[in-house]
Amino acid sequence: MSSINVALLGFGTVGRGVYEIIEQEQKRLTEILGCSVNIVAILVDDETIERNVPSHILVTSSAHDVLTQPVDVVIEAIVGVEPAYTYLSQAIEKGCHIITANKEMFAHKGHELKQQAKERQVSVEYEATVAGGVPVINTLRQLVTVNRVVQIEAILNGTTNYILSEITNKQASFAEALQSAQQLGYAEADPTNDLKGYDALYKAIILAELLTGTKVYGNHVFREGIKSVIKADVIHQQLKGSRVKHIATLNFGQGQIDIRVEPKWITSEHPLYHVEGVDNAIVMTGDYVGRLKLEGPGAGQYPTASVMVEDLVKIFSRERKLVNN
Ligand SMILES: NC(=O)C1=CN([C@@H]2O[C@H](COP(=O)(O)OP(=O)(O)OC[C@H]3O[C@@H](n4cnc5c(N)ncnc54)[C@H](OP(=O)(O)O)[C@@H]3O)[C@@H](O)[C@H]2O)C=CC1
Ligand SMILES: N[C@@H](CC=O)C(=O)O
Repeated sequence: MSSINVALLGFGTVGRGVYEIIEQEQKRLTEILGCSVNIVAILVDDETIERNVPSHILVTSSAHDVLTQPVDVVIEAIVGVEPAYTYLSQAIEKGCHIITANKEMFAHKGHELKQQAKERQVSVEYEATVAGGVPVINTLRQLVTVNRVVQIEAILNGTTNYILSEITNKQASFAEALQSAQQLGYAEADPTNDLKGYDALYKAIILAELLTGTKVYGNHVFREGIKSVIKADVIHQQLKGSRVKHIATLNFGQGQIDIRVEPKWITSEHPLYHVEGVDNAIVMTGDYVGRLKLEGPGAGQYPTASVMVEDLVKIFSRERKLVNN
């Protein structure tokens, strides 16, 4: 392979981040992979917007034009289940590897994409779908080679943790904190999914599917967002040593999973008490290893984009049988 050809679906916060990292790290990527990584096409919704990319890169709103380019891997960072699922399914059919950040799509259709990719013998990587820049997917994949994961407790949404932290620490209003999360690129284009707990639920489903290997349906879980949290309570409880956090809890029993996503009042002994701002954290309990905790930026342009580029390196290192270290 003389180069790795990439099609980028989406050029918003995350897509542009992927583009910039690939451009800035071209020399290192070439050293690691033994060939250059070329972005050949970018799919956008509105092709009248100037994107400031070189003219040899096709920028179009036609998915057909993107997917008929000679592409080795499709990196997807658009919004919602469709048309993203259809595009990725078409890409797999053409023999492309896929990498996605789109948790809503992956929670609904990840199981199908993984099966299709297995049949077509291509890779599906989705580290960015859960907890932004925190490498939870790859950690869990490694962990379950020996351990059985019995419980996960996690903060899985950067926007809501940021809002609750701003209210707790700066006594900001809900509206101010949300606006700031949107300006920082943490919130979804429509923040309803963040605020009502759907975003955290999608991520919990992706983790559950990874750990069980089976399809998990969103109607078999409990979900509550942070809309019911009242600023006066947050400030009052903080004085008494208690903080509210939006927590996903996954319990894995004999052949069944219990998933809850809800605001919880916790005290300083709790491992998620000190997780602040846009950070996410995942506390995993394995039967042999005991309790592990991962923490880091759960949203934002470069943390999210960087794990997508890591996914790319992983796929092509594997393909070229390079040793990971
Ligand atoms: N922001 C973050 O911190 C994180 C986001 N994610 C996920 O990554 C994905 C992208 O998020 P983000 O970059 O923030 O979103 P943005 O809204 O910033 O960007 C979305 C991009 O997708 C394009 N797009 C949307 N719909 C279509 C469509 N139907 N056809 C073609 N292009 C389309 C838009 O085009 P145009 O530019 O023309 O409008 C835009 O370039 C989402 O699924 C999100 O959940 C995951 C982890 C973290
Ligand atoms: N809107 C999401 C973005 C990352 O997944 C969040 O706030 O966590």
